[in-house]
Amino acid sequence: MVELKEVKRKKDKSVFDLVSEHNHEKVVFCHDKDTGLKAIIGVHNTVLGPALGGTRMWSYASEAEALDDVLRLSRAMTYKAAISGLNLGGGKAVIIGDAKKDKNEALLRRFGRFIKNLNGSFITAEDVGMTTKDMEYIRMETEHVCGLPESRGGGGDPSPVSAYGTYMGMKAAAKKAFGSDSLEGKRIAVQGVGHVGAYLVELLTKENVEIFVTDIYEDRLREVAKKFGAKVVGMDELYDLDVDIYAPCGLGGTINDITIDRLKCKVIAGCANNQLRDEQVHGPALVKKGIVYAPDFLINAGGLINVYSELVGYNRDNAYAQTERIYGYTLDIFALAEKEGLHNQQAAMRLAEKRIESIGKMRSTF
Ligand SMILES: NC(=O)c1ccc[n+]([C@@H]2O[C@H](COP(=O)([O-])OP(=O)(O)OC[C@H]3O[C@@H](n4cnc5c(N)ncnc54)[C@H](O)[C@@H]3O)[C@@H](O)[C@H]2O)c1
Repeated sequence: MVELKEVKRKKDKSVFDLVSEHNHEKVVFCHDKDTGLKAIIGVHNTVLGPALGGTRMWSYASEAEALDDVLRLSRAMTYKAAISGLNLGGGKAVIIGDAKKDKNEALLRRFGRFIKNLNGSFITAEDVGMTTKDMEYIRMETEHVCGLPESRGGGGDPSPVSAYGTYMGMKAAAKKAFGSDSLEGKRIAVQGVGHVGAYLVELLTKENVEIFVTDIYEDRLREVAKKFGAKVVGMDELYDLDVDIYAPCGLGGTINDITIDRLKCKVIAGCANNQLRDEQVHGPALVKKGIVYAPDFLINAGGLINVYSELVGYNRDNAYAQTERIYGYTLDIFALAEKEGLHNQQAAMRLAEKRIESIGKMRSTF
């Protein structure tokens, strides 16, 4: 893989440099020899409430890459919870390993015990490589877990709700870019057809669009493409496609120094976390290219809204109704960005930071 400038820069930093860069509160390294568990829990900010964030299992190329991922993801969760009006802070966990080979009950339960030791300052749920069944194993060791199956009193898989919010954000971005939120006739590239990506493809088929899909996993890719009549494209080929909308639904960092010049779309709206490799560089670069970017942490918040609902009394209809509002919030962010001369991600971050600051101040006084 080509090494990005950003990653190179981070290699020269110590662990504490990295942790202090975005003011993370706590980073926990979890290790267990018997089960082979190697995990990192990142608690970024707990001003608004306990840090809630999914656990991702991934075959990282290095431990440095895993640390970078958990730090970026946990910070994004702080923004996501804040902008969604939830009483939650931001956290995330990564387990280093291949979810298809290395995952088992003992490993997940051992991981659950590490979460238990955090006494509720971190609550987890599913992310890439994890399922509702895995949450059940973690639940055997700690109550600080959401996204349990409906049969266990949970809200089930949050992915359909995440996909719905992403779809709402995409429609808002289409309104801004094309003057209408109808996606009829649009050519849309969906990168990653896992849990959320596949539900998004399903929602898109209702609007008579032309869909292009790609994924690392061939079997999954063929299955989704066949089911929804989408065209399969190569992983790298996707960046050069002549499409109206690009929906990143795999991992983060796909909008970077290398890909940005290749993109021909007018809208980027997807569910992946941390799509901009460096928000300060790639946010303005998208504005310069005339691409409407729907802030990732705003439009992919449906899943968080759904799991949060588990904590306060689960109601799927309410979770969907709250997620639908992402459409209006996204348009508000576009308007704010235009008014203040900011790029869209920056405008969304400002709004989230304002809420954290004002609620933090409010809580500091009696
Ligand atoms: N599950 C949720 O409710 C939720 C909520 C908010 C955000 N997200 C984010 O959305 C993204 C997808 O989540 P998911 O739950 O669907 O995960 P998933 O593991 O079910 O699916 C991700 C898919 O993307 C593919 N992929 C990864 N990188 C790729 C690339 N470069 N090109 C093509 N395919 C690639 C993987 O092979 C996998 O099939 C992640 O970034 C996740 O953090 C998920």
